[in-house]
Amino acid sequence: MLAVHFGAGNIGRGFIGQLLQKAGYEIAFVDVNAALVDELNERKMYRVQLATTGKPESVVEGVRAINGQDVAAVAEAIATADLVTTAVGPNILPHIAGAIAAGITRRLSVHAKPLNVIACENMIGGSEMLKEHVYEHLTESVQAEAAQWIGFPNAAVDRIVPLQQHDDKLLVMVETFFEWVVDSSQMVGEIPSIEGVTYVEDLAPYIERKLFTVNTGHAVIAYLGYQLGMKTIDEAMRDDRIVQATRGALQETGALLSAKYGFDPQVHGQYVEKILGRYTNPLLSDDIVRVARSPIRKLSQHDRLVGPALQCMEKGMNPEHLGLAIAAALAFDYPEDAESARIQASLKEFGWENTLHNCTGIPAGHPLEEIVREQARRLKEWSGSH
Ligand SMILES: NC(=O)c1ccc[n+]([C@@H]2O[C@H](COP(=O)([O-])OP(=O)(O)OC[C@H]3O[C@@H](n4cnc5c(N)ncnc54)[C@H](O)[C@@H]3O)[C@@H](O)[C@H]2O)c1
Ligand SMILES: O=P(O)(O)OC[C@@H](O)[C@@H](O)[C@H](O)[C@H](O)CO
Repeated sequence: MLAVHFGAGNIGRGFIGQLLQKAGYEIAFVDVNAALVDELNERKMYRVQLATTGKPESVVEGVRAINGQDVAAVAEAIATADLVTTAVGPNILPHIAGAIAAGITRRLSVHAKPLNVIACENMIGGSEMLKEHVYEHLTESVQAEAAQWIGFPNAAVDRIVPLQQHDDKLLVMVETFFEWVVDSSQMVGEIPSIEGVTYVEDLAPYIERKLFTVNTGHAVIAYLGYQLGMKTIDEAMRDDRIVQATRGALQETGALLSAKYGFDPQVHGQYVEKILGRYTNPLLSDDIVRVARSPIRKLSQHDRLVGPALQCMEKGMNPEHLGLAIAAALAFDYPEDAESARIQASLKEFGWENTLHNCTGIPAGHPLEEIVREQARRLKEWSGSH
């Protein structure tokens, strides 16, 4: 069995590749990092280390890599693949769509066999969005065939994999926890048996629970921690104010999720406690700037901060902790991050209100704007105390 996986980065090697290899797939990674591609092709294996006592390791063998620029080679691999997965980042999905479309076209010209394409990105509706981009590159007749043979099931993936700094360029250190949930109602053909993958008929509660808990909490810690001059997530979790703010935000999203999906508050509370524990793992040493990366994406209307905040308000709740994190995300001034630089330039040129509206989609005069403004004042006191 062959799996073609786009993105041989942290989650690609440290999670998706590892699970697929255990399930018996040969893995062809597709990446645009030429040095990474060469190293994978030379060694055909890599190590995964667990960030826990003794740092146990496993070896992922039977891997190769294709340079993403070589569209013909990528298309050839997709033509014979049994599964396609991605972990490249939501903003990159449009850039891989052309090669996936070329692969689907080639495949359908040779044989009609079902294929599922699973985007493993931190976003709602990732595979559906990828499908839209792929279809832009398909002719009408191939689109009609693809509708029958190619599935784009949405997915939620959870495993904290920090930036890697090892002498061994392929080694990847990961936390022990992992969760991969796939929407089986959007799949074609036989459902693959992959240990560690949970198939569900409706992904919405799972992806929202993950994005609005793990990623919301992470974002709160990262943006507040950055304001306080901290470097890593576990360091920030040693500050009581940050822990309180994170708990507060997760109470807000927890109330929302329970109201929307009927989660048992006690069970959800245990889920939250487990996640708070994961953030404190000192062996992960997860950089704040990684977790805070791409603040425009994270501030967008359906993402982890503004998404739940707007929904909380529709239900009559007051999302002040989410408001504090939104204010801190706008204040995230890290020039090496292109989106942070764009926000800071916009703040200077267009002012705070216009920047808030443009980045978040919060309409002018919406009551959430007032909450964020109030929290921005509070944030200044926080930063002043640092
Ligand atoms: N790291 C985590 O903890 C984690 C956990 C769950 C989900 N995710 C999600 O997984 C995705 C990837 O995150 P990551 O942390 O692994 O990032 P990463 O930067 O480590 O990996 C992304 C990889 O994609 C490659 N890439 C970029 N453009 C490409 C292209 N056009 N074609 C092929 N490859 C390309 C990069 O070279 C890189 O190797 C994101 O959507 C992220 O939200 C990450
Ligand atoms: O990957 P992002 O940029 O959407 O979010 C940063 C982190 O919150 C994220 O990578 C988490 O580590 C991961 O989602 C845990 O499962």
